[in-house]
Amino acid sequence: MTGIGVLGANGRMGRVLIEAASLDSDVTLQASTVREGSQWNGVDAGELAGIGKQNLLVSSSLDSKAEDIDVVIDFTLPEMLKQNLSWCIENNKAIVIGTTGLNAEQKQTLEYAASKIPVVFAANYSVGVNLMLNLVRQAAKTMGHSADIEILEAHHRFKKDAPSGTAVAIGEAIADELGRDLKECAVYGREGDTGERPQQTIGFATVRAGDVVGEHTALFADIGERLEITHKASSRLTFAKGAIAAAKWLADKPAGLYSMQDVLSFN
Ligand SMILES: NC(=O)C1=CN([C@@H]2O[C@H](COP(=O)(O)OP(=O)(O)OC[C@H]3O[C@@H](n4cnc5c(N)ncnc54)[C@H](OP(=O)(O)O)[C@@H]3O)[C@@H](O)[C@H]2O)C=CC1
Ligand SMILES: O=C(O)C1=N[C@H](C(=O)O)C[C@H](O)C1
Repeated sequence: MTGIGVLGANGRMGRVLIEAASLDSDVTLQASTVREGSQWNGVDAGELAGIGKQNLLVSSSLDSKAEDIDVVIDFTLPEMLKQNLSWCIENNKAIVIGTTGLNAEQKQTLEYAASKIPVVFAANYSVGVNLMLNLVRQAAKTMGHSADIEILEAHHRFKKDAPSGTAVAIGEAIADELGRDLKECAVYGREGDTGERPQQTIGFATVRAGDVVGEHTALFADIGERLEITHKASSRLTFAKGAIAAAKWLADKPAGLYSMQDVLSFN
């Protein structure tokens, strides 16, 4: 049995993580947190998640349940990452991270933490997107040297980072396969007299609208044909179930930085 601590219980992902934990008999939700001073402090986690009483009160810290927690799950905000990793290092706990939009310094902090504790980081915990990361590599190998490559993503109006972590991960996989550096070849927006499209670039287009859960397309367009590889998430539960699977997988691993591709044995 894997003891789980969920950070950010009140978030869109926090709530479905509580639900996903309740659906999996191999894990026990031992703690879930909200900000200090939050109106949800002291509320039953199941009631917060809309799944009925779980007999576990939400709190502002994992401290009192540290002994029972094996793996912490963090889908919160980039600025919370350092503090969350420090807690895991101090308490020798593994961590599954889904937070996207990390800057270079936050990525370094993540890598340092992974030298001390087991860490899974993935921009997307769905099986489909992780399969897509392999499919786009195959497409890039076959078509990518002559085709124009564009990555399109759409998400709900509340999303704070752009392009999505998944879109960046797709871009990185394609660039890696083609021997390009994404930092050099990415184009994140076009306006005005842009001139003709430079062939080596990888373009990104972002839509933010309504309640779209998450959609990603990698487009390989040549003269006369176009390949589109698309993933559409219709429920956040798919990400949450993936994160729970990652937590169970991580529980007995040594310190290191792992991906969802490792969890799914795609590597
Ligand atoms: N890897 C993946 O598969 C996926 C990743 N994500 C990523 O997960 C992250 C969260 O997304 P989402 O759930 O939609 O965002 P939300 O804004 O709904 O949730 C973020 C939560 O973090 C909470 N939080 C912030 N600071 C603290 C703190 N000090 N202590 C405890 N909780 C805190 C917020 O609390 P409060 O409500 O009080 O502000 C909020 O509830 C994003 O980066 C998103 O891109 C999302 C889906 C899938
Ligand atoms: O914020 C979201 O909602 C999502 N974020 C992740 C990302 O940035 O790729 C994953 C998923 O698409 C949902």
